[in-house]
Amino acid sequence: MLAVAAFNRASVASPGFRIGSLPSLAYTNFPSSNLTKVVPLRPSLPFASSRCHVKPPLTASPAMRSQTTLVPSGYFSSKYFAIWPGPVKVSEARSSYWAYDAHNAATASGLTPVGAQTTSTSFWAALSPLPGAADATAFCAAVMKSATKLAWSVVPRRDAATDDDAGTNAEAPSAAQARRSRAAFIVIVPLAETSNPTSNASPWAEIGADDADAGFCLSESVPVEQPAALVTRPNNRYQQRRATTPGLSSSGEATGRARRGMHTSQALLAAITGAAAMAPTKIRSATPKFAPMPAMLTSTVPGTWAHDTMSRRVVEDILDKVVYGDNSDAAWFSEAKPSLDALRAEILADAELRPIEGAGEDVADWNALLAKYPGGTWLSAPWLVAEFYLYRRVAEATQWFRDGNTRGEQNIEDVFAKSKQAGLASATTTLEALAARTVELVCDAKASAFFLSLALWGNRMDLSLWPADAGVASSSEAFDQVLASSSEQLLADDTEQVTQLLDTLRAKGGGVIDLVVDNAGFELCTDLLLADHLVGSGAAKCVRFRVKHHPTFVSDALERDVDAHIAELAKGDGAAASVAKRWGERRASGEFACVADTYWAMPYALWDVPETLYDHLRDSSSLIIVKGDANYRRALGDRPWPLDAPFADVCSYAPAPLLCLRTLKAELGCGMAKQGTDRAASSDETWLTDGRWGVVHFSPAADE
Ligand SMILES: O=P(O)(O)OC[C@@]1(O)O[C@H](CO)[C@@H](O)[C@@H]1O
Repeated sequence: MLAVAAFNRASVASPGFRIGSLPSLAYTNFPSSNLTKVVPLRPSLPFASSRCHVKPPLTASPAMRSQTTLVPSGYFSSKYFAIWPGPVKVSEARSSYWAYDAHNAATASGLTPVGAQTTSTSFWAALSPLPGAADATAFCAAVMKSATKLAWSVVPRRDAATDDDAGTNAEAPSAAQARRSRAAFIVIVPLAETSNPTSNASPWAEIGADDADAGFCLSESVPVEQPAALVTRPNNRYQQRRATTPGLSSSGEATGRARRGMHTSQALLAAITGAAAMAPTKIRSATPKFAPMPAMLTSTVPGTWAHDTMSRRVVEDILDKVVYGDNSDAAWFSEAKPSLDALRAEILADAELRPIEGAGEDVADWNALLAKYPGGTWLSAPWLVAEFYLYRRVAEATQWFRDGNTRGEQNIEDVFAKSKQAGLASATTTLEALAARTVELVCDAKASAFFLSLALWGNRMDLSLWPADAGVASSSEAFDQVLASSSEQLLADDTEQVTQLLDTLRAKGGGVIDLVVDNAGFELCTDLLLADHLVGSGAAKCVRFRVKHHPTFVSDALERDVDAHIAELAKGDGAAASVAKRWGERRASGEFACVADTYWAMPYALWDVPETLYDHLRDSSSLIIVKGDANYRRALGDRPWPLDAPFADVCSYAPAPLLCLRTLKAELGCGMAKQGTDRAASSDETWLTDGRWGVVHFSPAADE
């Protein structure tokens, strides 16, 4: 029997259901986003096997197929369906016995349970850890209501072993059958188009007959220590690969805290909360004004920068030279090496991009993204996807997200740490000279163009192009030359629009500026100088550094890098130290904040933004400054627009005024006059990728 005593009972209002008291699980505060699968690991089923029963929303008949239930993937492509309820008194369920329909309580009708309608839009069901039918039903309804904001009815799942396969209207299960199919957990599975339809030759997502997860439910006799498993599973069994999750070994055995006998309620709460956190985020998409929209770049064309990057550079310059080269003598490396070797082999074989496995709050989002490119390989998948994916796989292989690490707050090693430290060390001379020269300008509103230029050209010192030992940023003369030549190397310059906006913000007492940072090292210091100026000159009350949540693109900055750079530079007594000490004060006061949304380390176009992040930026940001080439590629959706397509027409979608500071390091762009691009091309055959040319691009907010 479930350890019901472990549930602290709390009352829950749930329309239309006789209310007992319910466990005080956190199900009432589920995010509106979909949940992911929560399944028991070792279901001690009272019957040989079970099947999931899903009623396709457009099927009038409750007819179900018990062997393998096929549903039109089009109905569910981005939806979740959950499977069957907990124990429910048959007499209470007046709707179709096989329908797990989302119901809109606003339009109740006589034929369905109170608070339920059959206008299903998505299929979810909560499986109750409570043995009492009425309580279980109310629990299920409350969980699903909190997750979907819809009132739900749940109905018993037939024991498939006795289910006829005639596809006819199955009669309602007997009370005994309903009683037998006790359930205890939620199973919600994303579905999508399958590239490999079943023998029925229909492009439906198959819910596998032998799918070890779908359709299972727990018997009542669930041992207390049996934790739920959080398993994110690819959309259908053809890509199926069990992913492991915190507290569970790769074979799915409970490990660590889970094994040490967490109460079921805690396990369930942890599992459900984790599931909610792991559910794919709801993305708000816009479409650039400029048309037509080109297809995304891939890495399939030999001789292109993308092809060279994904077929050679990522192995030679990133994995071999930095990931292996900098870390092979680390104590932890031997454990990670097999996974890194497998990753390296996949790249060289141009294998399909497999789903992300293991821990991480971004796993569901990643696998939802990858599912959009079924069969995509390292070269054939969109370049932006494959390149960001590389670094997410390195994070997986090195278990970046172990021990509860989410963004570097735990003492988990950064495989690029040595590279970043060397980058900063090689830049100290330049930084000392810069700090000495800028100390008088920090509070000068007329100096904004200088600090923007500094941040722009700081991007040239990109460790993936110029390793720290290249000495490029180490001599201040080199950077002087960069700044001096900046006007000729600028192929688009919207600085005037930006300084006007900054003056407007000053007149209003300062706004909140988001700085989507790029590389640690020299570039991050120029970003800190820019942020120092924005606050010091009154344009911003706060600068929010949008940092990465895991090591990526070799030198992209994490929150820990921001703080480590400030601490390192604040040592000593030179000009750089005094500037860095002020940065430290700004961090402490909140004038400098760091935020690590998973979004920035994922290959979304900038017009595909999580609803919550979009609303947050729209409602609170005065200016979004986007640094670097990879983020610029994101702003363009990594598509080769016409080089002279107006930037404000391509980037017409932003939630707030958008400023991109980019040195060109990839073969795409826009908003550049032909005269300038012709000049660049005639004088520099690698002008699109060598970082020597730049743009300052500005577009107003979408609703302006
Ligand atoms: O975003 P950053 O750091 O400015 O540059 C990132 C990036 O330019 O590095 C690679 C070149 O090495 C490109 O594939 C990618 O766009």
